Amino acid sequence: MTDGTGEALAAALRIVSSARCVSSGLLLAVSGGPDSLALLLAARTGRADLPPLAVATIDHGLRPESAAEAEAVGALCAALGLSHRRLVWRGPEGAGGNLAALAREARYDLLAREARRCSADAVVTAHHFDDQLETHLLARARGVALQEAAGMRVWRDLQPGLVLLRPFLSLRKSALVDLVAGEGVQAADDPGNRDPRSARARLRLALAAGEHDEAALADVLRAADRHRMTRDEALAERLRALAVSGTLRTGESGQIELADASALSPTLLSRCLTAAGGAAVTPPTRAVLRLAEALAARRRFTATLNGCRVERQGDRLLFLREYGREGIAPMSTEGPDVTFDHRFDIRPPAEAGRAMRIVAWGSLGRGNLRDRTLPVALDESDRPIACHPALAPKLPSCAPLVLRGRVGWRLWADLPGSAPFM
Ligand SMILES: Nc1ncnc2c1ncn2[C@@H]1O[C@H](COP(=O)(O)OP(=O)(O)OP(=O)(O)O)[C@@H](O)[C@H]1O
Repeated sequence: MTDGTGEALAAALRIVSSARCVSSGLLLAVSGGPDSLALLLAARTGRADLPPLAVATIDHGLRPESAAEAEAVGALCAALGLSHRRLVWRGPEGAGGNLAALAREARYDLLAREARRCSADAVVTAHHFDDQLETHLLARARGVALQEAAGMRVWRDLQPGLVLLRPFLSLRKSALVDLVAGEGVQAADDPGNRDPRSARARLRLALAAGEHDEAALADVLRAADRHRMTRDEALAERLRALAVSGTLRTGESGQIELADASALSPTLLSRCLTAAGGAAVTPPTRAVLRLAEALAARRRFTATLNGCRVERQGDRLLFLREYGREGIAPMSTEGPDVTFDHRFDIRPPAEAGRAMRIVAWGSLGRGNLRDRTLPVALDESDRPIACHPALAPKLPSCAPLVLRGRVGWRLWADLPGSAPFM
């Protein structure tokens, strides 16, 4: 590859491999547009040095051409000798909500589910430097301080045991478009990318018209990234000092237990909430400040924020994934599996019938520190009928749930030099 795409992919992989995150396989997210086709072509060229590859296209069914575009990706993959799956989204339940945001969330859920199915430990997207500029400018427009607007990271945790890898963040879109055209491959065109009703598309048009000094923005982004790295390391250091018995996480569930609740700054509180809950973004500052005040004032206190449950028990502070979520119906026309809590794919037991509900063990008011977020299937009378195998000693009359997915979230402070969210 002469334009750096192959090298960018290999360099990003070196970073995550050194953090011991990726080894078993890569799932390439390919929409059929020029950026992700460039990703596909770069991976094809470098495949001898890469973990096993698989490709997925999410067909949101929101444009009449979407099925044909996904089929075209499939045909290209077949010609390249790569396995490909088109995953059809069923669409949102009922009306209402922001359709683009729902589609995006479903896309990542479906990609994560496909990664679990084919034992990949990274989903790879083709986000590039032009996307990064847009993300930075959008953050600034929302009032985020200059040095805080460092944009997307090359990788972050997507699910327990699964990272999202963005190897092309330093490459220009034009290089990706040229690569695909140079190979004679026809890319799909989504007119939505130019729809001036979207703030991102408006920014894209302004950037294309030369309304921003891109070289100056690139300098700002580099400085913001350096600032973020330094701050991450300092925060990780302080967090380690607060850990109960020297270890940050308790049990497999990635829960964080800290020894001195009164010593936690709002920034650290925000990081712990995000790391334990597994959210992609940190919670709003105002909500974190309110929570910090409440935690400082009361020695026994429980609250939830940003998908995380935080409990103060005397001097100790415990963060664990919020467990009030129920299993959701299959999101795709592929297979009957129910996805629970965005991370477990559960095959409903044959005898369960339609009335089965899947809930977290902790939401039944039971469970100890380690297992409160694990799934239990209930019958129509809310009696447990099947459970995560780790709960079998507590629920001996239950069948084991047939499931795929992992329990624990990684904690950025365990991985020197990285902060796998945002
Ligand atoms: N429907 C989809 N199926 C699979 N992957 C997708 C899909 N939509 C987006 N992606 C992945 O997410 C990345 C970023 O998505 P975004 O919507 O910003 O770009 P895009 O305009 O779809 O890019 P592309 O030129 O690859 O189509 C894409 O480069 C691709 O890797």
